[in-house]
Amino acid sequence: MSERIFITGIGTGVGKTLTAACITEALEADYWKPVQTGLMEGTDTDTVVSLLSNNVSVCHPEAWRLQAPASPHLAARLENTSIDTNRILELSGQYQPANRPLVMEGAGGLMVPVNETVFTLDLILALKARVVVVAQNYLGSINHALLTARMLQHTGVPVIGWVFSGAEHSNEEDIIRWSGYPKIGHIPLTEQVDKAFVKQQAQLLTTPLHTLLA
Ligand SMILES: Nc1ncnc2c1ncn2[C@@H]1O[C@H](COP(=O)(O)OP(=O)(O)OP(=O)(O)O)[C@@H](O)[C@H]1O
Ligand SMILES: C[C@H](N)[C@H](N)CCCCCC(=O)O
Ligand SMILES: [Mg+2]
Repeated sequence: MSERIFITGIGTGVGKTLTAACITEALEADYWKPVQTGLMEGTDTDTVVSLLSNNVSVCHPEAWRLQAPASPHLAARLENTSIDTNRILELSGQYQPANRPLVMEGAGGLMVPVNETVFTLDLILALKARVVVVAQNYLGSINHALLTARMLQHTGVPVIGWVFSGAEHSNEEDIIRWSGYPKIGHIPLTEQVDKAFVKQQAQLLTTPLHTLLA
């Protein structure tokens, strides 16, 4: 089976979607956000579609699109439904390209509940995916990043490395050192989140990604 890459983060709003777009572009991968919550401000899938330039990547439809900008388990409850992770596993097989990666993006961070019994971490294990962790640089990110790293290490999830986002910060070196995970890259703050920016960042990520995915 070709590569499965799951983009998680140290929280929500840390830059997973922008990172997913850059990695999808770099690898000419397919993109899939299995569960989208919060539809008012547009979806992550729409964002990624708008940021890609290559004509190979396919952005697959979400398995669940839920109205409330909330944790998936709560957004589903509010719509009297529940997220079936077996359906997500089944669809992942259908969406997996034969010889290109599938880039998947979670909602929020590692311990976000997908339903009443399954957390995002459990889903990653079931998907047999390797993980890219997006860590935005802010005061407090060391704790959030190392909590995430410790859970990944404790559960044996294979980690490709960190993508840092936001302003440059000395936290990056400390997080790399204490987690033992390599740095894939840093996506700098930009005034213009557009195709040109994603193409530029994708070029910078290509070599480290190919090295770490080898
Ligand atoms: N490097 C950056 N420069 C400028 N804006 C950024 C950057 N990275 C992310 N953003 C903006 O910050 C906001 C949150 O980022 P993003 O949507 O990627 O977060 P997320 O981790 O995917 O959140 P979610 O958990 O909802 O999927 C978005 O409006 C995005 O455009
Ligand atoms: C609505 C937003 N776009 C996110 N996808 C949802 C993040 C859920 C976070 C849950 C939590 O950690 O409290
Ligand atoms: Mg996102």
